[in-house]
Amino acid sequence: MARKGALRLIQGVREGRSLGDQTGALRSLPVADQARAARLAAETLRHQGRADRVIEGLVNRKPAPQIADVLRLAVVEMLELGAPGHGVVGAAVDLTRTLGARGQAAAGMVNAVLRKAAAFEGWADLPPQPLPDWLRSPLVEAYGDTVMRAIEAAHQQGAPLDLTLKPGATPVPGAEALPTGSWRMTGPAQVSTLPGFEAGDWWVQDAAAALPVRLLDPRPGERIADLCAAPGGKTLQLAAAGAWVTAVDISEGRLRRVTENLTRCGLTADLVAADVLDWRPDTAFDAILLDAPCSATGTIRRHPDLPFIRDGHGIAELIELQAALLDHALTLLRPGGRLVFATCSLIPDEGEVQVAEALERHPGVSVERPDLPGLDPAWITEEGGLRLRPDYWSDRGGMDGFYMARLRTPS
Ligand SMILES: C[S@@+](CC[C@H](N)C(=O)[O-])C[C@H]1O[C@@H](n2cnc3c(N)ncnc32)[C@H](O)[C@@H]1O
Repeated sequence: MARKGALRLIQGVREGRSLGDQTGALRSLPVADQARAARLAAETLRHQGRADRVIEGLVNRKPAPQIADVLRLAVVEMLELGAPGHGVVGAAVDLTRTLGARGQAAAGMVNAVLRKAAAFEGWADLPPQPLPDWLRSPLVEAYGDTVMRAIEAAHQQGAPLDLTLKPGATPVPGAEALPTGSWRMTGPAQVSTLPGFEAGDWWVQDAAAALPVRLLDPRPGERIADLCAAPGGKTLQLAAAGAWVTAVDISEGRLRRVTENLTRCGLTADLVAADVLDWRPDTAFDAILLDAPCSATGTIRRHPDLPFIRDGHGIAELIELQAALLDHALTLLRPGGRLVFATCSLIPDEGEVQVAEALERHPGVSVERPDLPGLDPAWITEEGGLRLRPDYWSDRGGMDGFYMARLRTPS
């Protein structure tokens, strides 16, 4: 059942829907099978390039798209997830037979190919899934070939579970302290059953995603606006630091998640559903966090479906929106106020370039270089921002790709 569910999810991705948007597609399955299907689908997409290499060497001609996905699922289950070959091959043949006349005709081929694939040697040595050209080209231009391959290798590793603790909260057993202040689970973990979840002692947040608020350095009693706030990981950090937080997001649905997160953690913030570009509050803020909408290309370790459902369209519009949001946000600050601009993108046009151009548009605004525990000086960029990449901390399990910079307005 889980395999059929995984195939349905992959089918949805082929049609342009993200895995996250398809949670309803599995509602008829038992909860354990839903989780298994989601994991199988994600792992199949993550390792698709390697699975195709194995399959290509074993077929005479290219299988039909749906049959190819059944083969990929089974290859990844056997060679990556270590499932025993006999069970996987039988289940894949049964699944193929459910796929109409084409499936009936392909069942023999699926059986023969997967029996050979089960004995494949050298899986670990196959190159990781390459990013699609629309993303690979700008990243090779920005970072070079060697870094590009390291980023692809990091995407293949997936992402560990990172937690941000409320100040004074007891660390979760099985979590190790990271140099920048986050905590990382060292083994498999189910979030809702970990100690401290019900009490709201911590929340899930990648170590890189926790840094924009640390860079903003919120103080108790400051008035801080969290612009583009949902689902609210950074709102929680700001509120936990004792700031008076106003969290703004255009999506009422996503703001409900901010409310749920605040409630679980016993924290408060004013929530505003509005387009930031039209939002003009009465009083100026001491500090602003602008976590702008972006290509999210820094999060592929967690969202291996992203390269399959995007084609690069819309990035130019996002870059324009980021610049407009940044210009507007600067008008909401008191003189001498500070603003952190952040995006979870690997594309410099959504990071370094965005800040360099903002400095040209706003004479008098300056960048304050990051000075936080645990940072490698090599991560600090020419204009004084912080560039984080998935291949950093490779011996610890990596981090999301992010860019952030702290700007200061003239007093
Ligand atoms: C990168 S996510 C923010 C993540 C969030 N800061 C966190 O840490 O959980 C970007 C958010 O921007 C919101 N957004 C996009 N355009 C917006 C606009 N013009 N005004 C306000 N919010 C916007 C989206 O709804 C989305 O929730």
